Amino acid sequence: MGDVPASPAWASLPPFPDHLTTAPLVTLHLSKLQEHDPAEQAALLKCAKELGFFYLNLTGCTEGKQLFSDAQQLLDLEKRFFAMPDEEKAICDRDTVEGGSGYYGWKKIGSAVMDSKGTPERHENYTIKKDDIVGNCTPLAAPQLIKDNFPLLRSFVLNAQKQGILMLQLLNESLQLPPGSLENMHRLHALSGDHVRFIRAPARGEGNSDQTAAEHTDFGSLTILFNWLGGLQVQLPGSKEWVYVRPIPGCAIINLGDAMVKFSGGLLRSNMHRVLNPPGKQANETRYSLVYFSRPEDDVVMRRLEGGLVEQQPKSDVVEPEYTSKEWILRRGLGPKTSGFKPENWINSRGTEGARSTV
Ligand SMILES: O=C(O)CCC(=O)C(=O)O
Ligand SMILES: [Fe+2]
Repeated sequence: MGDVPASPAWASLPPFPDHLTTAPLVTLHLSKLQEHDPAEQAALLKCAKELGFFYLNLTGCTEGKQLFSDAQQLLDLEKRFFAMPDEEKAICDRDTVEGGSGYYGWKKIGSAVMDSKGTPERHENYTIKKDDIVGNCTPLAAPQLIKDNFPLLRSFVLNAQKQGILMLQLLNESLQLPPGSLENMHRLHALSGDHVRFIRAPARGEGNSDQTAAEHTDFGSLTILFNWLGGLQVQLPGSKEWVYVRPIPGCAIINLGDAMVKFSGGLLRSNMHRVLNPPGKQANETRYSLVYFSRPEDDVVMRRLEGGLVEQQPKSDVVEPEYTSKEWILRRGLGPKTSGFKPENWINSRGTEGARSTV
């Protein structure tokens, strides 16, 4: 695919199998979005309305190449982080970090559930708060390895956050909302639930298609995802069938979260997805993902905005409870905890997907 940055990570992995049904994600180019190319901007709105998932090709501009190259370096960092003994990772256990708020830090395998039956998730992850990385808050407990790599994390966060703002600005214009509406709810130096997440799912072996992460929609605004092996699946609109999203070198996978559904009165889509053990020969490999989650600032209320195309969206007579962004994240993030698991907590932690009629 042309100018793909060199990456040893791809070269050493078995290929994604050719015979599988894959989701028809459109590829947008960051270089064209940066130029405010009208056709690319229109395509962005279309993707955001129809599937809520698209590829973002990063190869045609300096910031894109930097983001991609930082992601490859962070892959090495996350491998080193997860390879540490559990006792060392416990320094940043999510039950103790930030006074035990339970959201940031290391989540060990099995400490959250995937469904209302209480099936444990089959991955571990490490959630690193944007506000910690950019110095907006008191530093959180972290292993020295992570602290030593704050410059790399910072470079990634500043770039990912900036490209997120660009996409929000373009969507804001396309939706004809008052200028700045979306961008001003996602400022870098305001406290928010933005974070970098490392995810590791141990190999389960060929022929095993166990689910490793719950079916879900993302809670926030925009997700910038890097993965190297298959396993991510989406449910296409109007269908219950799950189809794979093929990882493409040089591209990030972008998806919209529940906040965008709320802000747009349902015009934009936050699509259901889940993760399985990778397909074909990839099943013998440990699967890593790297994610930047952009979310509304903590005190933003998750409700529809006024103006532009949002006005044309049907209004429901049902009065829905309103949450601030922070309350929404805690409700959704902590419902699936394994300790003290109750099916109703898991059900209550679900997002906008429950309200959607097309799936
Ligand atoms: O690992 C992946 O490919 C997807 C992860 C994901 O959906 C998430 O962390 O919200
Ligand atoms: Fe997700």
